[in-house]
Amino acid sequence: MNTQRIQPKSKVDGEIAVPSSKSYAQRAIALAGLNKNSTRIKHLTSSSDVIAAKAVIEELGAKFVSSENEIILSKGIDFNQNNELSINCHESGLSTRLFSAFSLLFPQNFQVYGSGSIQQRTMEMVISGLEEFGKKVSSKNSKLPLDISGEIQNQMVEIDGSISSQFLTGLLITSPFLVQDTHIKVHNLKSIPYVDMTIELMESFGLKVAHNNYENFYIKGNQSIANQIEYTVEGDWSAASFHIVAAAIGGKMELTGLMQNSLQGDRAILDAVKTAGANVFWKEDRLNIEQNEILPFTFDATECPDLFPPLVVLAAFANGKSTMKGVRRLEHKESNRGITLQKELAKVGVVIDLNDDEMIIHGKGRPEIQEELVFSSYNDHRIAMAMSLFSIGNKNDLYIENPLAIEKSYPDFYNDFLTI
Ligand SMILES: O=C(O)C1=C[C@@H](OP(=O)(O)O)[C@@H](O)[C@H](O)C1
Ligand SMILES: C=C(OP(=O)(O)O)C(=O)O
Repeated sequence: MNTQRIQPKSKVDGEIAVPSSKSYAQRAIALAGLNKNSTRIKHLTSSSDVIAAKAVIEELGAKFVSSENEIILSKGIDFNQNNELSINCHESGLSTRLFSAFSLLFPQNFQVYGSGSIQQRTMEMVISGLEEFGKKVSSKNSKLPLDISGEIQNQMVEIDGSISSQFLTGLLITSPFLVQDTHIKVHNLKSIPYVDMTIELMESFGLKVAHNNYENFYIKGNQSIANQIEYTVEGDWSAASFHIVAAAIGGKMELTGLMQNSLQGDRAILDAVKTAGANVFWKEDRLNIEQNEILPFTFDATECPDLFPPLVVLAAFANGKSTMKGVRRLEHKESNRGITLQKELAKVGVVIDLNDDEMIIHGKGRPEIQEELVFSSYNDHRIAMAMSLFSIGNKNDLYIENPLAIEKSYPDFYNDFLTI
């Protein structure tokens, strides 16, 4: 069995430079692909989702040189090719849903496929959204691969945003490059901070979007990116959340590379750990977290669903019942994270009740790790990273099965975690 051993840590104490945001990086790579001028993106983390986005724009004809943490595009996507197009988005939900919207920019057949867990995740919002534009989409059970064809016939569309915001991100990024203006009506949008991130980045590339209350989005067509762009990707609050929780349950930590006023919704991790008792303070741009009494807490993660895995571990270390809202947002991630967390926490004797959109975690103070305990990652990076935190304050080694899942967002996670 392919496993990673995590040795027990009596406490954590250290400094970590957090990796850069894969969400911003993928958006920037997509926008760079649409820039006729050159674009330089700095401070990239070579996670597999970022590598996937780079490969997609290359498949679409962009030319670039790239090193581990930087990409310089001399030429964007080639719109003058007539051949059928096929893009491999690997395991990235964001790249899959975002680049599916690029099919609107091409009249020819456009295939979208991927690998791993993304093949099991629904593309319903992409299929019905593209059909609203008049495209034809063929698929099996609303899953990848998608075969997209036909011309755009409609510029006023209605889409569903309740399962994911990612296709809306794709439409927002694509629409300025269509010939006509686009009006997108979105029903029940969730993960709104991710849409703010999209709009922020579009604006920094010189593109305009208007919306009223995240319900109607208006995008003028025939826009272009007028300049050479140089963009530095900020630190990833989602990746940082694991270290923030590590400090809250077992010591102290200083994190660098995070923007204090970031639009990333996962910055809300600070509110959650403060409610759970941790001390949080900034020394200039360095975030400090210190353990205190660990209190049960209530937190609504509807708009920041990726915080569930680390926060469930924090709740497990608190003595008493914590309540988290937003469980419905977890069904369509790399694993069905509500169920996954329930199964894995049962291994340390922590009971999780799942009641519709609400999760109750019956914290145990300090859950004990039995000898030779193996956590399944379900090939889900956030589950692998979250389960590693059970090593803190414990006596026995623990093991993570399919540990390399972490490469999806944070390839250096185990190395970094070892140093604290
Ligand atoms: O736009 C993005 O970068 C993301 C949006 C969120 O997905 P949903 O919009 O599907 O909730 C989040 O869970 C994912 O990790 C990254
Ligand atoms: C859900 C995630 O990403 P994506 O949807 O882009 O695959 C994630 O990173 O937790």
